[in-house]
Amino acid sequence: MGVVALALSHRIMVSRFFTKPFTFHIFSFYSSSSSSPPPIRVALTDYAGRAVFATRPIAAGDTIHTAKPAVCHPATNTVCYSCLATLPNSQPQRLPFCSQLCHQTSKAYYDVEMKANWVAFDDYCRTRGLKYPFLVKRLACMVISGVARSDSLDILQPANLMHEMVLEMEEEFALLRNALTKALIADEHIAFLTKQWYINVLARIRINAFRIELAGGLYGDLLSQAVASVEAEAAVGNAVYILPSFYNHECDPNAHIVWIDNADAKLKALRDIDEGEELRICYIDASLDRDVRRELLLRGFGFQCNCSRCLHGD
Ligand SMILES: C[S@@+](CC[C@H](N)C(=O)[O-])C[C@H]1O[C@@H](n2cnc3c(N)ncnc32)[C@H](O)[C@@H]1O
Repeated sequence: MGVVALALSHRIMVSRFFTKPFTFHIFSFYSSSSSSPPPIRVALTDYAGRAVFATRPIAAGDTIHTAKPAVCHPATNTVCYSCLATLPNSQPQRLPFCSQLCHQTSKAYYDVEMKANWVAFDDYCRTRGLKYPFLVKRLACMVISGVARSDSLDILQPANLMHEMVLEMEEEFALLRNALTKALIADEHIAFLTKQWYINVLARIRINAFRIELAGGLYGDLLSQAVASVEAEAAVGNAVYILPSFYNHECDPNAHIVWIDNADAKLKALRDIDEGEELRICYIDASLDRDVRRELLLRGFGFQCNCSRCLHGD
């Protein structure tokens, strides 16, 4: 009961994006060991769509909130299928899980995935260097197994897809649907899996997915955070989150997202933040030159960066 009351008292209204006023519960999009809500609100701006704002002062180094992925997928077989934690070297790799809990949590969609032959789909994506279709495949298996809704990413902003991009997705979609149909998954369970669903999901994943690098180990203060991010291993996978997807980009950000041991994300303050200030993360490598940054943001995320660093020519 306490949790329900708390959730209701932290509703976020986002109205101008939708024909009807739209409400979502911030409580359902973050994970926390404490029951207190994170010190943020999501509001619509007239300069960059929806954005995240601090509801109280936040000190440098503080964790603003944590977030569990809505969907994630490993990029290597050295990490857990479910949470992307590094698998112990000594562990016999019969099942790709780091713990019983991860096995139990993801058993339903793991079983769906294991029923199908993915060779054609996986080969097609790997030879073309495509990583996001693997997130769609995982989401499709989650929906079939009943642990996710087919519209679970609809709240996220989609990329504007060019006609050629949509055409390129047709083959991936056909391979995905084929693998699941041949696995004799009942028609009613894959009725959601239309070409339009595939394109809509991928359009959202394109601008909202995070590439996950685990910092690991001790992670106390800002200095060790900086060292950890420099020493981080290569990406262990990709994931999409709901609340972190509302953070806009800034080339000189006041917040950042880190992963310590697994795909659970931590949003942390990089400097002292005032109440009411917008919280922004950096989507790209902030050390790049202005023109390169702007080109990457335009091509990768479809926007002309309006951040203060870009506007000042830095
Ligand atoms: C991951 S979403 C961030 C949340 C988004 N504003 C929303 O309403 O869902 C990325 C999109 O936000 C907008 N955006 C983020 N940072 C921006 C910036 N610095 N300048 C202009 N637009 C930005 C762009 O439309 C971009 O494609």
